Amino acid sequence: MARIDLDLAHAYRPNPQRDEDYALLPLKMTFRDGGAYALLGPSGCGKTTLLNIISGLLQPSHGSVQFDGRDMTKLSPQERNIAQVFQFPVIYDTMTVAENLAFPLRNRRVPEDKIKQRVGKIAEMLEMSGQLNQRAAGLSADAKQKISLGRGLVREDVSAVLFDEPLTVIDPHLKWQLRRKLKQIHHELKLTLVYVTHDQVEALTFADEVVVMTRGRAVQVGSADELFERPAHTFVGNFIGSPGMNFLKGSVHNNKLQIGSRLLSLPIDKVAALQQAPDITLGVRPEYVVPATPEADHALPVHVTQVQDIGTYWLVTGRVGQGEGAPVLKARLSPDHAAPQVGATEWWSVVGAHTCFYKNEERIA
Ligand SMILES: Nc1ncnc2c1ncn2[C@@H]1O[C@H](COP(=O)(O)OP(=O)(O)OP(=O)(O)O)[C@@H](O)[C@H]1O
Repeated sequence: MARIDLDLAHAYRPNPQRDEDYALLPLKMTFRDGGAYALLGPSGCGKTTLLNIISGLLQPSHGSVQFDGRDMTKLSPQERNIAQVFQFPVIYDTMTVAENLAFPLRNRRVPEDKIKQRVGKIAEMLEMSGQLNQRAAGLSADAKQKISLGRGLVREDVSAVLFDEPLTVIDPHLKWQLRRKLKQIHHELKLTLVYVTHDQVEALTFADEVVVMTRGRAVQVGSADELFERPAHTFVGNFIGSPGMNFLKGSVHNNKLQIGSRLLSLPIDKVAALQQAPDITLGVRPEYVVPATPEADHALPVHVTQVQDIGTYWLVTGRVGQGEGAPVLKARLSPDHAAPQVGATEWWSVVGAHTCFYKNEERIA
């Protein structure tokens, strides 16, 4: 296994000038030896480009890729010793499950007794021990993709295993099981794993650290907790969570934040940082919006427009102020409270220990 250091940018077109010309804007990043990482972001943000640069399928137009301090930028995937699992099964239909799993090892001339042992272990982890002697041709799409996963994980000597949306073809009920399985396998095998997905649940379940990407930029690298609690960029606040973070524009005057006509008290420890940037955006997750009274100096009046019963909580949507253009605020309220009524005006606290503040989309406090 290897530590991977990236210091690069990539443009598919020659002579890139503007940010839009880059599929990947300049980034510096380290993947720890034995760490499990996810590259998460919407379609077109640059995940596959970054994965292909790590594997060696693509050379970056600028900068370098290093494995354990060795420059790999110009080396092929074979020379980098990378295993890769793609969206769709890459297996031999005429071979049995065991022969498919053994293939990457036989290619490397691993002794037969070692192959037997390793194939047995991987099959057991993927709960395929009973199917080892079956021909792959007769298996379901799910089982075939499990074999692909197994082939990616079977070699002990790879620098890293890269997964490109590997659960796309998997049945939804099996997906959940396999995500957890991959996490267990990572703990047991201690491989360096990089996993591309646009699904936040998949990324957050699988990875120790998630790289959140948008428009060619890696905007935050962090644990599930860090991405939820302290989104470094408004994109992360919005993309992570269900629903995402609420954002309200405001301006700072002395120790107060003005939103609409209301002046809210700011947390003492954040006042200094916020006074440097008078026009800011407040970010608060629906989980941390709590009912308050009109007297509370951190509460806003909210005109309730929708109340949804989600079972374990009420998801309440409202507008801060009147009219179509008024900012929307969502709250996840405990069912212990009476359900708010559509049309009512409620007071909600939006400033607390979990509130974040942004300037030009970047968190400043
Ligand atoms: N071979 C290519 N030539 C030119 N542009 C490309 C090429 N491959 C990707 N791009 C562009 O680079 C940008 C990033 O694409 P990439 O496939 O890396 O994104 P992604 O996040 O993996 O998206 P998806 O989830 O849809 O695969 C996109 O604007 C895409 O159109």
